[in-house]
Amino acid sequence: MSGEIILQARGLGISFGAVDAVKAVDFDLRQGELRCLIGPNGAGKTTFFRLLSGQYPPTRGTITFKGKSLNALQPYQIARLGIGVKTQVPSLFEGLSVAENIDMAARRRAKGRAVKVIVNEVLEQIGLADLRDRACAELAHGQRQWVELGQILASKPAVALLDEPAAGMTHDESLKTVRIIRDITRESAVIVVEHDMDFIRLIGERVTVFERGTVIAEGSFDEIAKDPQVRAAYLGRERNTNV
Ligand SMILES: Nc1ncnc2c1ncn2[C@@H]1O[C@H](COP(=O)(O)OP(=O)(O)OP(=O)(O)O)[C@@H](O)[C@H]1O
Repeated sequence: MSGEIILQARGLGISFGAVDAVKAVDFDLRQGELRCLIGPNGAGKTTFFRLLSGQYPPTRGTITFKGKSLNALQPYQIARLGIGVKTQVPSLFEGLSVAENIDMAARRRAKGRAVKVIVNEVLEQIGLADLRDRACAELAHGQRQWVELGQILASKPAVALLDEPAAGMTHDESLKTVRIIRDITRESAVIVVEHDMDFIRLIGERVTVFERGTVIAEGSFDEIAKDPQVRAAYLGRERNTNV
């Protein structure tokens, strides 16, 4: 695989009382990479995501970004270093327009006229140019997700962490979301946490599979879909999931 390692975890884990939610995970993300993290309910995906973004301090192990330790940093410090996060919790300013929300993100890396250029470009990329003056509170669910992805496009973090970016979307909306994520990948290495296998199939990139707080498999979608351990993990815990 090409590209330098930009984000790395070694022996990374966290326990909540007696629950080892993430045990001791080794993980590498390379420059330019788009990686999907999957696993059945309770596998530890969201907890791992929160360790990477600084929302939880690790109980054990290390996380480094461009060789610098993130272990003791707060989420805002990690964001400033260049790790952008889209969580499942909405983070838009509801009373502000679509363009204003993108504008605020663009100002993290540009000033003056350049901000306007970025905002216009991102509105085209997320397909919401016609709704630029609409308050975010008035948008449909999928459109709101795209504005949040637009904020990532506008701020161009070195790494973008996306937690279930297509949750609650129709198939067509998910397709559009995949296109937007591909645009993000032009500038940022990306991690997508997801438990919807159909969405992972649409993305079609390298996949890391979590189960009970550990990584049980890593590879292309086809490789992991054939892996007996992965199939057992899904079939044993989510009978309706088609792997
Ligand atoms: N704050 C917490 N306190 C105690 N236990 C927790 C906490 N957060 C997560 N856990 C436990 O850690 C394990 C992993 O949970 P996590 O939410 O990371 O899984 P997940 O793979 O993201 O699942 P899902 O797909 O359902 O979101 C579960 O057993 C969960 O109950």
